[in-house]
Amino acid sequence: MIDKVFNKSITKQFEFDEEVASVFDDMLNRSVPFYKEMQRLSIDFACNFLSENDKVYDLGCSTASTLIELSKHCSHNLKLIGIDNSSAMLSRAAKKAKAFGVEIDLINADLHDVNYENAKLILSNYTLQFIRPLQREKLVKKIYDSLEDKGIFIFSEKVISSNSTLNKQSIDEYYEFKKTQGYSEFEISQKREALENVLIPYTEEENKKMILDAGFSHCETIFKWVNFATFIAIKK
Ligand SMILES: C[S@@+](CC[C@H](N)C(=O)[O-])C[C@H]1O[C@@H](n2cnc3c(N)ncnc32)[C@H](O)[C@@H]1O
Ligand SMILES: O=C(O)C(=O)C[C@]1(C(=O)O)C=C[C@@H](O)C=C1
Repeated sequence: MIDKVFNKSITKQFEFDEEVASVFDDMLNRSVPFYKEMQRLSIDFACNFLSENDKVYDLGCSTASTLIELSKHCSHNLKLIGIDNSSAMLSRAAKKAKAFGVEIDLINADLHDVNYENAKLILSNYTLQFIRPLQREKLVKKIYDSLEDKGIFIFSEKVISSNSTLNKQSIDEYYEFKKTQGYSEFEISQKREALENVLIPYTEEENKKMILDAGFSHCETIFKWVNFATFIAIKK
């Protein structure tokens, strides 16, 4: 289904509710520049580090697209766990996983309330940005503590620039991108308003600092388009 969620005046803040979930795959493909390429790269990097029966968590798995793609591309048998607190997203995730014949343990819970035991890989694309800053640092520490030695954390985030001129230009470039994807100026402005104080982006540097402060030995940007970045963090 085509995303028309913000074609009308907003009445509330952005939520991952039934309406958003019903068009989410289209929303993501048209709202995140190079989403498919970012997903392909995350999976390629992840597969290099994985072995038979490794445990993989996707935090904020939404409709489970990434875990389904990972299982298709990785030659090993993996234990896949998807966590999300939106029932609307998880019911779609369950249907998709069944249709693709992929076994995924889907957990409906807040990310703070789950123990990510013996994880080899934790993925989290475009989800940390929705966690309040103080909670975000705590969650990243928990991710670090849950990973096995040499475990990896791959995550993507919308980012801002600490240079105000470049930041403004990045936002303008992004809105131009959205127009090329068929979103009107009205839809763009309504969604921007709905996301205010809900999606809280960090700079690329702040993201890396948060990762290193949590204990990771290395953090690298593996993909970036203007204000969207994908990182890989390694636990030694
Ligand atoms: C932008 S979407 C993630 C997209 C997904 N990773 C993908 O690439 O297809 C963010 C997801 O995080 C979930 N989420 C946000 N905050 C959460 C929390 N505190 N606990 C659990 N899930 C959360 C939302 O319900 C939503 O499905
Ligand atoms: O549309 C925007 O402004 C976005 O920031 C895109 C974005 C994201 O980065 O998570 C925002 C909300 C939806 O979850 C899908 C994509």
